[in-house]
Amino acid sequence: MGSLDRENVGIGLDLSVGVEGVLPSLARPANASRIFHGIVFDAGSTGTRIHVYTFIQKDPAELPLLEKETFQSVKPGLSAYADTPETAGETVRQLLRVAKKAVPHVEWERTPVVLRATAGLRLLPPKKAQALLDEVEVAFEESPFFVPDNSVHIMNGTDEGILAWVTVNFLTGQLQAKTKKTVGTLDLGGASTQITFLPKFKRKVFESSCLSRKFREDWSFGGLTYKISGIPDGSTGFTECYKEMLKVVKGVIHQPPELQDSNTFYAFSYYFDIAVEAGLIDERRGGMVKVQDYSIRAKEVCNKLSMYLATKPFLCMDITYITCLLKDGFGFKDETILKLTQKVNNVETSWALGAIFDYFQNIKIH
Ligand SMILES: Nc1ncnc2c1ncn2[C@@H]1O[C@H](COP(=O)(O)OP(=O)(O)O)[C@@H](O)[C@H]1O
Ligand SMILES: [Ca+2]
Repeated sequence: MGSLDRENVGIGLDLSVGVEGVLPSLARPANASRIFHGIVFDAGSTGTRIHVYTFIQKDPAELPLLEKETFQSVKPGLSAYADTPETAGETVRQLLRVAKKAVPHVEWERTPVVLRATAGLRLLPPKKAQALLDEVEVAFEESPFFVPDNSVHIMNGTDEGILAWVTVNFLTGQLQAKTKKTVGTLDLGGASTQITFLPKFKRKVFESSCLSRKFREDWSFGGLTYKISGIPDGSTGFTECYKEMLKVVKGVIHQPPELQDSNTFYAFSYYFDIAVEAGLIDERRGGMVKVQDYSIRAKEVCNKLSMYLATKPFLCMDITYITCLLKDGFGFKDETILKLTQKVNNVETSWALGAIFDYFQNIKIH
């Protein structure tokens, strides 16, 4: 949580950048600033997060300023409650307390609350996912906040990518700037690459050359248990692992290709977490890395798998997957620089802010 530097965020909208009417001009007396709020739940595969946004709209012709974000997260994600959906309702009720504190009482009934779920719920059997969403909706209806139509649903990956782009370009001032330069964004979800792999590998046993030959683990997801292991008599190492990742990455479409022309890429979520785990950046400060930094580290880790068996058994797979996705998925060069950050101007880099923009745009309050 923190206040924003208003100079940096949200002055002077240039509507020509393709987000025309992204936020409403709310009815109000002339010359009076208008404060309004929006609540977004990010139901991710590893956790549930609440973002409470406070906006100030000074001029109806311009984008509002983001005054403040209040953020809190809990683990695990809602998909962990596939067989006890009431617990999902409890999680949401607990986080709604944060919203009650952040939003003044008089504003509650006109403050929208929405929840968007991502990979964790997408991968559950539809009935189980729906039962979880129903419990969330009950919790929302009991709350004092405004529950719009279609308030709770599962988003697709393309929406995640686009909304994350809106967020970062708003926070970095690109949407407000007169120049048409925007920054690219890379968001990678998934509790681990296992989630990415799951739909691809129909076998229940999943063996990989990215794991140490001695590695064995049961991994449960959505009520099923998968046996994951190294290949006892197979070859390991970076080259073998990369070949395997290539099969998964082929055909993965994450972002419109024109974004590859951007000069700067902001990368967050799993790109950030894995860079921390691999020792490429500091967790508190984030940092800049080149695509080749991931690949150099991947080689080091994968070619010494036994060293990481006890502490970071999935690091080789995760970092090789990221390397492969950046190089062969997006076609980035070794020298492309990624800015790894969890926050921009003190606001979480997540699709959530983009989602509330999308909501305000769709209701078209004038
Ligand atoms: N708001 C956030 N702040 C910090 N880390 C996040 C945030 N959202 C996601 N992550 C990280 O991003 C990765 C993807 O997780 P998650 O969002 O739960 O999965 P998915 O998007 O696939 O449903 C995880 O490593 C998680 O720690
Ligand atoms: Ca996510």
